Amino acid sequence: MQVSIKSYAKVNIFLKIAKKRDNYHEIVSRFVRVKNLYDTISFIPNNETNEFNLIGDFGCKLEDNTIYKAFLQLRKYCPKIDAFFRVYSIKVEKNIPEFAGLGGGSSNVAAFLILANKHFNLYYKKEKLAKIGAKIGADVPFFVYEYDSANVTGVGEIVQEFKEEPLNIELITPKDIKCHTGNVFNCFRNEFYKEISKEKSDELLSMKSSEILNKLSIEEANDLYLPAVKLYPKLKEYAMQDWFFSGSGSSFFKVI
Ligand SMILES: C[C@](O)(CO)[C@H](O)COP(=O)(O)OP(=O)(O)OC[C@H]1O[C@@H](n2ccc(N)nc2=O)[C@H](O)[C@@H]1O
Ligand SMILES: Nc1ncnc2c1ncn2[C@@H]1O[C@H](COP(=O)(O)OP(=O)(O)OP(=O)(O)O)[C@@H](O)[C@H]1O
Repeated sequence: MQVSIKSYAKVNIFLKIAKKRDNYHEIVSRFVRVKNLYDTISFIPNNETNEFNLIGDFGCKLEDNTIYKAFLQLRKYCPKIDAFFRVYSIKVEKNIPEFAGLGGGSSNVAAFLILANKHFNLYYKKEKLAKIGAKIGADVPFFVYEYDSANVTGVGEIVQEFKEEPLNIELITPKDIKCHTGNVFNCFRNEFYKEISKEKSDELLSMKSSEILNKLSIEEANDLYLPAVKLYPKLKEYAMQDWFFSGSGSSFFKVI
């Protein structure tokens, strides 16, 4: 029985805004999994608390933890998991930095749902897991599908595999800068708002990631870069030639 799963980070090769949807923004993006950066989530048969027990190095309270939120959602469909997680703990070896644009919280949700789906023989389809998880984090559907590379649109709920050669990603995450996704989107909306055209978006979605990065500058590739720099000017110190920006920051990456 599988009791452990890798929960990978992602980068956004490009990230453009298509339109507003209430308080959210519809994105047009290429997501790529980072093969060499992952958390490990395990179910371990050791829980002295007799309640849900999450062991790991997190910067938030249990109630705010995305794995706990995923447990609460899944329990609605499958009440028996409640008894299981009074006897088992969830242990997370946390390597993906938080507030880094690498999707750590969403990735953990997807990994938990995939592992629970196998462990409890639920046989839920990916579509169902993606729907359950999307309530918790916008990037969960991408991680649920386990594609190495995908085009992601809507508010993250539309995921289409993009077949291309595997990419090796090098990352730099400034330790001293924590980018708040909501604040970066707000700044984009108030001061930098623009929408990508249908033609441009179709063009980018059909191009290989390496071609996109050869063609675009860091500002052109990611609409959230300039608002993030406006809010967190220290980011500029990390911006180097040929490096790109992931999500709402703070991580920079390049393909090696
Ligand atoms: C931009 C990306 O980093 C791309 O990978 C993600 O889609 C962000 O995903 P996330 O961190 O899971 O975002 P959430 O926690 O769902 O949203 C945080 C806040 O960011 C804003 N937000 C987020 C995603 C989105 N497409 N539009 C938004 O405007 C909303 O104000 C929201 O309240
Ligand atoms: N399982 C989790 N792993 C990481 N962060 C979590 C988790 N659960 C809740 N959080 C909280 O969520 C916030 C940021 O999470 P996360 O690291 O996913 O965001 P991010 O780096 O902004 O990613 P992205 O913008 O790509 O979605 C922090 O407040 C963090 O403490």
